[in-house]
Amino acid sequence: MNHGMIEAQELTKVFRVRATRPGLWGAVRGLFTGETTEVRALDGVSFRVPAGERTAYLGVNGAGKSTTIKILAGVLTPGSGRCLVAGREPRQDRYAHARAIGVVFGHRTQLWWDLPVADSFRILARLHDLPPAVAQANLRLFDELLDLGELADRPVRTLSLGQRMRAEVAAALFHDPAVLLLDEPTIGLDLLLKEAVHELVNRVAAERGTTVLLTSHDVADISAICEHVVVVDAGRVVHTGRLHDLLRQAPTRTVRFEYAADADLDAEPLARLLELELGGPAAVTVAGRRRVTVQGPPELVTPQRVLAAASALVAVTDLVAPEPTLGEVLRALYVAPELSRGRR
Ligand SMILES: Nc1ncnc2c1ncn2[C@@H]1O[C@H](COP(=O)(O)OP(=O)(O)OP(=O)(O)O)[C@@H](O)[C@H]1O
Repeated sequence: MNHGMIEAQELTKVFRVRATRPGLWGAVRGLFTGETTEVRALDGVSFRVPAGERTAYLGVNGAGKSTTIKILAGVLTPGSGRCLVAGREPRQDRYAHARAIGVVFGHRTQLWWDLPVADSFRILARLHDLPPAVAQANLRLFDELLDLGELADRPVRTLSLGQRMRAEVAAALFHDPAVLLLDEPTIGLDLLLKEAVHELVNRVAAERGTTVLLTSHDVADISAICEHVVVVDAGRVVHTGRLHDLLRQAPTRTVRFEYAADADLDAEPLARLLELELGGPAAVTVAGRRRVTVQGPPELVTPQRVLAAASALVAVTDLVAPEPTLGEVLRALYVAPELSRGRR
C-alpha cells in the first residue's frame, strides 16, 4: 500500500466531561453531582496527506481539528483507529517521531518558559543532534525572515504573544522535520509577521519537501500556504480536495452592476423586478444610489443573465463578477457541511 506522509484511518476520540444541566445553576450543580457525559471529538476521521503536500485541516470551532493534530503529534492517544506520520505510529518510537515532526500549537508553548530564546534553540540543537552548520544556516534564515535575533536574550515568559509565536514557528522548523503540524500558527501576529511566517513555511517546504498540515481560522494562512483541504465537521471528514476546486464549487456567485442616473425605477422596485426576471433563489440588493448586488446559485447568477435581465429595466454602466473568496466558500461549507458530503 502506498502510504501518505500523514495517514489517519478511522480515528476516534471520546472525552468524558462533567455533565451539566442548562443554565448557570445547572452547571454549578454539575460540579457537585459528579455526573459525567461523553463528548465525541472524533468519530472516524480518515484522510491522507502525500509527501510534500501542504494541506489545510479546516472546520468550525469544536469540529475536532486540534484533537486530530494532538493525536498526530503523539500528545493524545486515539480511542480507536490508527495513524501513521512519516511511516510511524506517533506513540511507538517517540524519539524518532519527535525528530520527524515539527509542531506549533498557537495556544501552548513548546519552548522553555524561563530560559532566554537562544537557550531554547541550544537545547533543541542538542536534543535533535543537529550539525552546527545546519543549526547556523537555519538560525540565519529565521533571523532574516522573523527577526529572531532581537529576541535571543529574552526569556520566553517575557515575550509578547506575537514575539513568542515567531520563536515557536522557528523552533518547529529548526531540525528540518519531514512533517510540519501547525495549529493556529499565526495567532496574535500582525499582518507583516503573518506574511513572514507564510514565506518561511513556503520557502522551507519548497526547498526541503516538507509535508504540512495546517489548522487555522485565518483564510490568509490557508490560501497563502495550502493547495489542498480536508474539512471536518462534528468529528468526521466532510470534504477533501484541492483548494482551487473548492473555490470553483462555491455554492453562490455574486454579480455587481451600476446603472445610469436617469433610470425611471426606484431601487426597491428594481430589485424585486430583477429577482422576478432572474427567477429562482437570486437575491438582489441595492446599495447607495445605483449599486446593485445580485447573489444566488452559480447557474442562475451569471454575468450574461444578470446583464440581460438588468438591461431590460435600466441602462447598465458597469458590471463585475468577482471570483468567490475563500472566506465565502468556507462560510457556506461550515453552515451546511452536508452540501459537500458525497464529494469525498
Ligand atoms: N481535553 C478535553 N476534554 C474534554 N473535551 C475536550 C477536550 N479536548 C477537546 N474536547 C472537546 O472535543 C471537541 C473537539 O475539540 P477540538 O479542540 O479538537 O476542536 P477544534 O476543531 O480544534 O476547535 P477550535 O477551532 O475551537 O480550536 C470539542 O467539543 C471540545 O470541547
